[in-house]
Amino acid sequence: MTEINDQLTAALNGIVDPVSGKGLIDSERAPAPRFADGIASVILDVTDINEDKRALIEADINRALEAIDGVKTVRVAMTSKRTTRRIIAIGSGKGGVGKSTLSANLAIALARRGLRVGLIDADIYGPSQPRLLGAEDRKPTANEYKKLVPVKTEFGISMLSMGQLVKPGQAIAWRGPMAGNALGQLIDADWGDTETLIIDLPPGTGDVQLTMVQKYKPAGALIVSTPQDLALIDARRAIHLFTEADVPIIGLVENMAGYECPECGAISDPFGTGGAEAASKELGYDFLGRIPLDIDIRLASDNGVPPAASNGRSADAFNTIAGKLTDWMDG
Ligand SMILES: Nc1ncnc2c1ncn2[C@@H]1O[C@H](COP(=O)(O)OP(=O)(O)OP(=O)(O)O)[C@@H](O)[C@H]1O
Repeated sequence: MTEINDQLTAALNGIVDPVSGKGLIDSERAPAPRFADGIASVILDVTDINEDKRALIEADINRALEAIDGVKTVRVAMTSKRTTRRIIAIGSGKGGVGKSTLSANLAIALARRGLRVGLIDADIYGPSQPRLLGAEDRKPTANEYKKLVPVKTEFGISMLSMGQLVKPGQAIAWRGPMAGNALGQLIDADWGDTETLIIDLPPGTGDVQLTMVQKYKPAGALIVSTPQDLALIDARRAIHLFTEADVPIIGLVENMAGYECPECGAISDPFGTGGAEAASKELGYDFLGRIPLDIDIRLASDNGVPPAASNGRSADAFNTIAGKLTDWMDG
C-alpha cells in the first residue's frame, strides 16, 4: 500500500509545473495523491495556468498514474484561487530601444510557461503590437457591457492596442485626459480570466505613464534600455517616475547588445555592452538579461511572427527574462 502511494507521488512529481518548472508536488500544485480501491485521486491547483496547459497537465497525470500497477481509475480535481489581475509595465526612457519587441516576446514567453497573459499596447504615438503580432486585420469588439473584447492572437495571448482605437496619426494630437481615458478603456476591457497584463508604455514620462502609475498602479515595472550612456540616462528618468509612485522596479533589460556578424560570426558591440548591467548594479536593481542585436529579431518582428513563439537563440534570451519575471511574481 505504501509502495503504491510512493509510486503515485513520484509519478505526479515527475510532471512539470509549466509556471515554476518544478515537479507538481515540489511546486505545491498538488498534495500527494490519495489511493483507495484502485482509484488514484489528485487535487491540482491550476491558479495562473491557462486552459490549454491545464488540459495537457491533466492528460499527463492520467497517463503517468494509470501506468502504475494496481491503478484502475485516475480522478483529477482542479481548484483555482481567485487572484487579482496583476499589471506589469514595460517602460523605457526613450523610443526605439525595443520596448515593444520586448513586451510582445515577453508576453508570449510567459504564455508558453502556462500563464494567462494579456498584452496592452499603450504607445499612443507609435502603436506597433498589431503589426508585431500579425493581427493588423483584427479589430476588438464590444461586449454587452460595452467593454472592449481583446483580440486573440496565434501566440497564446490576447491583445488590445491604442492603434485599434484611433486612426493612424490621429492620436498624436491627444491631450492628457484623452490619452488617460483611452488607457482606461484598454485596461478595464473584458480580459476574462487573464491574470497577468503586460503593458507596453510609450517612451518617456508623459501623460499615459502618469495615468498608469496613479490610476492603475502596476505590480512592478521592467525597464528596457540599449547599452549606450545616453539611453541609460533616459532610463534612469523612467525609473524615477515609477519609484516616485512606489511602483517596484523589477529590473533592467539590455537590448541590442552584441551583434553577431552573419558572415564571420565575430561579435561586435555597435552600442557598447554591459551598460545596463552596470547601471542596474549601481542603482541596486536586478539585471534581468541581455537581448542580442539580431537581424532575425527585426525580420521576424516585421513579419508578425515574434521570435519567442519559436525556439532558438533569440527565444532563449526572452525566455531567460520571462523566467526571472516569473520568479519575481512568485516572490
Ligand atoms: N534585439 C534586436 N535586434 C534587432 N532589431 C531589434 C531588436 N530589438 C528591436 N529591434 C528593432 O528595432 C526597432 C525598434 O524596436 P521597437 O519598436 O520594439 O522599439 P520601441 O522602444 O518600442 O520603439 P517606440 O518607442 O518607437 O515604439 C524595430 O524595427 C525592431 O524590430
